[in-house]
Amino acid sequence: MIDDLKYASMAEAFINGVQKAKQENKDKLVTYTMECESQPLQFYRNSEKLKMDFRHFWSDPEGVTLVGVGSTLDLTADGHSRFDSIQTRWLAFLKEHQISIEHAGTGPVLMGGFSFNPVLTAAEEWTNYPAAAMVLPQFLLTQRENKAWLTVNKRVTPKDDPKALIATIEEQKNMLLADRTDEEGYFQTHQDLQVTALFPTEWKASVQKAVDKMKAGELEKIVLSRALRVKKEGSLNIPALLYRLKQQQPNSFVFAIERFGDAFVGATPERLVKREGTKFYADALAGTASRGGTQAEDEALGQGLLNDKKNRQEHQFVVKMIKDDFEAFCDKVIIPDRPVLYKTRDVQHLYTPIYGHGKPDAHLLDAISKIHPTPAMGGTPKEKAVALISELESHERGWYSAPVGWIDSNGNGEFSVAIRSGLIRGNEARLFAGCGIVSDSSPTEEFKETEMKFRPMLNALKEE
Ligand SMILES: C=C(O[C@H]1C=CC=C(C(=O)O)[C@@H]1O)C(=O)O
Ligand SMILES: [Mg+2]
Repeated sequence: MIDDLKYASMAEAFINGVQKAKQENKDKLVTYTMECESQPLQFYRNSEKLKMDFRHFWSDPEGVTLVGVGSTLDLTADGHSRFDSIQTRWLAFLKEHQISIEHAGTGPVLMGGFSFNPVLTAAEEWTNYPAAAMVLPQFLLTQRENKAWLTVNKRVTPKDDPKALIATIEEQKNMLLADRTDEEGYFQTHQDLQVTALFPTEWKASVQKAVDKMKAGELEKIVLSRALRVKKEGSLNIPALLYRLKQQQPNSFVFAIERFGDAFVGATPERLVKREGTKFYADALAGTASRGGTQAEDEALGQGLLNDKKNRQEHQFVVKMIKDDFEAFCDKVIIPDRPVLYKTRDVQHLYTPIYGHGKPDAHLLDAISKIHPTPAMGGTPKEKAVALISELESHERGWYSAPVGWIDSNGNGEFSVAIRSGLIRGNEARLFAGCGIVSDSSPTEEFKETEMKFRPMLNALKEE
């Protein structure tokens, strides 16, 4: 057993870890958490020097930021049991290493996500993103309430020389925590873009097809998404993109999942589910209007949205399904009886917060497997909508509109749905945006709505 709370220093933790590995003649995990000072985005940028295959960034609108660098464990899975498979292996891993932590989101934390569908088509662009991929970073920076911690998670073997190991980790740690605030200009690099819409005419025709099916009573709601191809001279700078997303979208979850050189990045306003002990929280966020140019216009648009029959219906499907799904693992569910507005820089949404008191055995990944995809991403009825999405959309969704987030060794954590997002490979990005179609939808209006939802990524990619 290696318990970070027992060690006065990182060196001591590693010396003991290697000793245990020798005694038991098997690899052991050493996890050591220390308070530190850091700027998360500088940490992310500094990590470039380590040239690791994995980097993860997460920040929520309430001020919790996690940055993961490298991988000590990469749990992947596919198929319908993918959530269960990750959970089972994570619990087994924790049992083997008997970890205890002092602060949520420190120590061993899995970061990553899932694809929209349990099985991906053979779309080349998503090669590095399996149907489930949760990574235990080697270095994790956790920031909350103006405090920051650095966790080192490393496997040690019976053959390791603790002194050499400690020297390398110290060096890497100092490099990651180096203060480079004097180089703020780095994040401001300007990027000129070439933007191409993929299959816009076909998309509107698909919306019409879906509306016809709804009028014929085949289903009640479906979310259809579009893709844009964006190109830039020279490669896209991921830390700079994250910096701008954070500046421009303070009410959103800003995330990046980098795997083997590709980056899946976004700024989503929508939480899927968060767990804090027995408390479970979800968002129903669906129904959209634009922001006004003046305060009066903005308020009028907001009021219009609150009173709009089509948007209220679109929203209600989401509230209803999350409520039903929460009731399966919660013994109490609290939901306000009408939505309020949730505003981001580019749009305003109808928003209903959902709270559930979890049953004693309720797990975060079980909750996700129940509620994903909500009708804000999939539709109603769920299976029918998901099947029709595959039939009507011209692209593979990959991780777009799927759960991304983190889970710690106590089972606490948070996942958002990866909308307002894009997959970046070298100097090209594929951006995604979708909207909820109900029987009253108009293809032209829905198209305009997707244009608004592309803005967060487009602005962050190009603005100075
Ligand atoms: C599917 C997306 O948005 C969802 C979330 C909020 C509002 C939505 C809407 O009004 O249609 C969508 O359901 C997206 O941005 O790609
Ligand atoms: Mg909508």
